Parts: sequence; structure tokens; C-alpha cells
Amino acid sequence: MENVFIMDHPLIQHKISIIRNKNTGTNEFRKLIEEIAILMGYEALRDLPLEDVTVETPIETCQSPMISGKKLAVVPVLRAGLGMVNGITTLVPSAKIGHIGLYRDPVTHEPHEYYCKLPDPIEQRQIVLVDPMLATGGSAVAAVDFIKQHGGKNIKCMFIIAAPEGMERLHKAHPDVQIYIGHLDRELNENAYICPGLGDAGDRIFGTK
Ligand SMILES: O=P(O)(O)OC[C@H]1O[C@H](OP(=O)(O)OP(=O)(O)O)[C@H](O)[C@@H]1O
Ligand SMILES: O=c1cc[nH]c(=O)[nH]1
Ligand SMILES: [Mg+2]
Repeated sequence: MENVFIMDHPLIQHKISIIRNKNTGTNEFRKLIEEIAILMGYEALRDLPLEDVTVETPIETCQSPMISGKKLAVVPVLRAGLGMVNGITTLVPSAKIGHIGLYRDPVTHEPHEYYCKLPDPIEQRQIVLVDPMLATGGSAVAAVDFIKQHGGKNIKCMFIIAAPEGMERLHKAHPDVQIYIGHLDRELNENAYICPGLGDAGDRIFGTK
């Protein structure tokens, strides 16, 4: 599937296995989400554009590449996406940060928006949407819709765990968007939770259950 990238790095797979474990506590879970975001971000950002700048080394003056263009914007889907932000800003400290607040209705599983604030202007920025979970895909499709409505064009999405249903829905709705997935799981259950998954990512990051 063009524009869909499923990670196979052993460090990512190892850390995902630890966060799946129901006995992994909030503190360790939060740290691992951040570490996985760093590892996935390293892979997802390998095509960032470069331009040569003049640098004076202690030896001589040279042309050396640096990341070009407007500053990258990382956009977490609240709440759980917040856990991945520091991972991306570790790689790109100058990144701007937008927020999209969405929660999934527990009965209908439809996403509801409660907040949206994006860096302005957004048009020329590389946008990296982050959310640990891609389940039905409803939240991700809505989040990308918002970004595009605000003028965003270059969009990458990163999910630590995805269900096939969500991956296909997001790709179908937004085929231009690059989708990075840490692990593609088996299926959704009757409550639209990912199986085997890791439970509710937001609750596990923030210790709310
Ligand atoms: O693909 P979907 O079926 O839309 O499900 C995925 C969404 O569900 C979770 O958020 P949740 O609604 O639990 O909000 P929270 O982050 O505040 O816990 C998750 O972080 C995604 O945003
Ligand atoms: O399995 C799931 C599905 C949606 N949101 C989560 O946090 N986990
Ligand atoms: Mg949640």
C-alpha cells in the first residue's frame, strides 16, 4: 500500500511488547511511548529536505547540509498523542506544536472534537500528526480533515499500534498522507478496541484508570 510504512526495527518491536503488558506501570509506559516516538520519528523523517549552509569549522569554511524550509509542526491528537510529542521534539527541537482535541464516543465510537489550535501559517510546514492508536480510523480521518481545512498539505501520521480497519480507512480517505505504523495488529473487538493492542492508551499514559 503506497504511503503506508510498517516499522520492523527490533527496538521498536521490543518496546511495543513491553507496553502491551498489562503489568507495565504508568511511569514506564509513558517513557516507552516517548522512546518509541523517537525511533519511529527517526524513520519517518528520513526524507526531510536539506540545504547547504556555510559553516566555519576550526579548520576551514565548508558547505554543510541542514534541514531546510519552515519549521516542522508536530500535532498530537489529545490526549494520548501528547505522550509522543517529546519524542519528536527530541529529534527536532525547533518544531512548533499544534493540538487537536478528539475523544471517541464510548457507544458509537465516533470522534468528537473539543479543541483545535495549529501553528500559523501551516501551509508550507511538514506536519507530523501523532497518536499511539489507530483503531476504527475515525479520529485520525477527522484530525487530518481539520489540518487540511486549516490549509495543511504535507502530512505524515505516526501510530504506534494500528488495526487493519483504521489503516485502510485513513489511507482511503487521505491517500496523499504518509502513514507510519509501529505494529499492525490483528483486528478490532466489538468495542472497537485493538486486539491484542494495549488497552486505552490515554488512560495508561495518564494513569486515569
Ligand atoms: O481510530 P479510533 O477508533 O478513532 O480510535 C483511536 C482514538 O482513540 C484513542 O483516543 P480516546 O478517544 O480514547 O481519547 P483519549 O486519548 O483522551 O483517551 C486514541 O488515542 C485515538 O485518538
Ligand atoms: O485499542 C484502543 C482503541 C482506541 N483507543 C485506544 O486507546 N485503544
Ligand atoms: Mg482513551
